[in-house]
Amino acid sequence: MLLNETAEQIRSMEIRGAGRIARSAVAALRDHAAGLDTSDTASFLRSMKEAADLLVATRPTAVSLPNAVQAVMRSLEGVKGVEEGRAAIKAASDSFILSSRHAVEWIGEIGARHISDGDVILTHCNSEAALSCILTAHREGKAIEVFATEVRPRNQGLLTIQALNDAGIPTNFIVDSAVRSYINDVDLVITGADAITVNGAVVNKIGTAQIALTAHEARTPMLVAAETYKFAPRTILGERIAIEERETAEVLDPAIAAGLPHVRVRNPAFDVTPGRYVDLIVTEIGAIPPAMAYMIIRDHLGWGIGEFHKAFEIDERIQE
Ligand SMILES: O=C(COP(=O)(O)O)[C@H](O)[C@H](O)COP(=O)(O)O
Repeated sequence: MLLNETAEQIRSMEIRGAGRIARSAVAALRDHAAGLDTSDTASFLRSMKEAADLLVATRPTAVSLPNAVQAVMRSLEGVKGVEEGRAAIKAASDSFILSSRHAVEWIGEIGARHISDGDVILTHCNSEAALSCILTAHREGKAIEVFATEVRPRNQGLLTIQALNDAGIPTNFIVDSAVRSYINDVDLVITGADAITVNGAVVNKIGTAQIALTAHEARTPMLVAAETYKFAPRTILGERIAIEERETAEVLDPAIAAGLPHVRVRNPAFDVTPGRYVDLIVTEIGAIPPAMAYMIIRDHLGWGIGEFHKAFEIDERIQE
């Protein structure tokens, strides 16, 4: 698919959800590299860098996006010609896409072990990783029931109930504000994540933090299903995860808003749940407590403190 087209689809949320965004971005990089009409290595590298920047700028919160783009762009390190560059990008993109799909399956296997026969599960937004746990438990023959929230303002809950319905899972569809009313009927909350910081805080769809607090108060365990590439290495350096504020028209009709000059409509798309309200983060390499986030970043993603300097050097070389 064309680079600008993919970027626009991510921006407009036609392509959405942290995992899908990451896979589409690296596929767009691969196709862009394949189609670049140049034999000059410097201009190839420059154009790839511009493409990477364009994709990363589409949505600011899902760390899967810069992590995936960077993983693929790193394959350009030391390449000597355009054909070598195209091949490196293709190999890295294809491998990322494959491992991302496998990760969702593994998360499903591991997450399903935390779901018991007869459990009632609450989920929020539309997360492939969270759904993978729920659908795997169902496939294993566990009799489960789900509460799925509406997810104002973009109603991603409709996608979730479609998937649950297709699988034949008994599902209750509720407005976001009804979570407190039903939490005592729920055995387990499972959500996805757009980013996980070094201190184990989970950034996910707006409303997740309220649900986590409600679950904590009701002593209902909260699981977060997230691939390791949702962990944010640069939070070690104090970099904060930007919370995307989307157009206010998603929340209130502009014609109504125009008649309310003293009202400021706010539309943050994500919020932050402190690690202490999360019981487990289910990744493809195992379920960990949020306090182990740094180990994932250091030991699995390979971002020890010193690694940042190396990464910045690569960024600079590609920019030249
Ligand atoms: O918050 C969202 C989607 O937000 P949006 O609809 O604004 O992109 C999802 O919970 C995470 O991205 C995880 O999804 P997945 O597990 O599919 O990566």
